[in-house]
Amino acid sequence: MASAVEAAKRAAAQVAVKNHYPANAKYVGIGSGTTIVYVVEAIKALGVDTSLTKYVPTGYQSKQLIISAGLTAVTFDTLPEGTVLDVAFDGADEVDDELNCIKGGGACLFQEKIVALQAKEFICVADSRKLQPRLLKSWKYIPIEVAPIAANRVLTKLREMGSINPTIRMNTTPKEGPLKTDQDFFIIDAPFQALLTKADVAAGQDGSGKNGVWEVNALSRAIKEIVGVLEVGIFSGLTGPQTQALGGLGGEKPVAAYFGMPDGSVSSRHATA
Ligand SMILES: O=C(CO)[C@H](O)[C@H](O)COP(=O)(O)O
Repeated sequence: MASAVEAAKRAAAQVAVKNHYPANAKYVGIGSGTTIVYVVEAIKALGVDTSLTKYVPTGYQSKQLIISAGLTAVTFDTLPEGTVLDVAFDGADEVDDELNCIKGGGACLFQEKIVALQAKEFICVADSRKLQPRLLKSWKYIPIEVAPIAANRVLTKLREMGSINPTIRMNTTPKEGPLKTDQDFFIIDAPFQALLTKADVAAGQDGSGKNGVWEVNALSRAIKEIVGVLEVGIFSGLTGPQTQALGGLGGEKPVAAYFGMPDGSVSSRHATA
């Protein structure tokens, strides 16, 4: 029998897919991790014709998941320039009150971010453990993908910004050494104090990084500016529709997040327009 957490992930995936899987989808982004398995299961269970749909993976695991479900995987680098994904589904490590997310627990954050940014809508699917008022309330660190040659330099910069003991993520298998991403880069896991939301700053709290206390978007920008960083596992800023209203394409922040709860219900958070 599936554990309560697995049942919660499955319930969230079913509601997210029911509410957001588009009719006649041409391109659908498929994220990484354990929860996304239930999204693919829910897509198959819809019973719609998937033969004309191309599924865009966010890494090796995701590609294998798509293929083993009998769906067509098309990698991001083979998409014609300007291709717009109808929707992208993905999990998250933590989601705050404003729908900002931490991602990268599975080391796929770079591809997850470019897929989200290429989609009209990014939909997050998770279980109740990920639902928090602020980022880094429960989850302990921000995953950051870095060029191996610059890893020590990035560690120093992160300490200067107030990260408490950032570390290079190591393999958990018998293979020794740092974990390598699908880009052959390293992941640095950088703990910080719980992050402030835009509402916290509007209410007068200082999220400038002084004393190591940061507002979500400010910290994301500051980490991205460190030379050697490929991408940051903070997904914040604008949603797809907000970006489109400004003439752009997609956004890294989800428009909606679905959480399977311990009592079997599904709770959701939705972005304001
Ligand atoms: O960001 C991710 C991988 O890089 C995953 O979406 C995140 O870690 C959540 O994974 P899971 O669904 O297994 O809890």
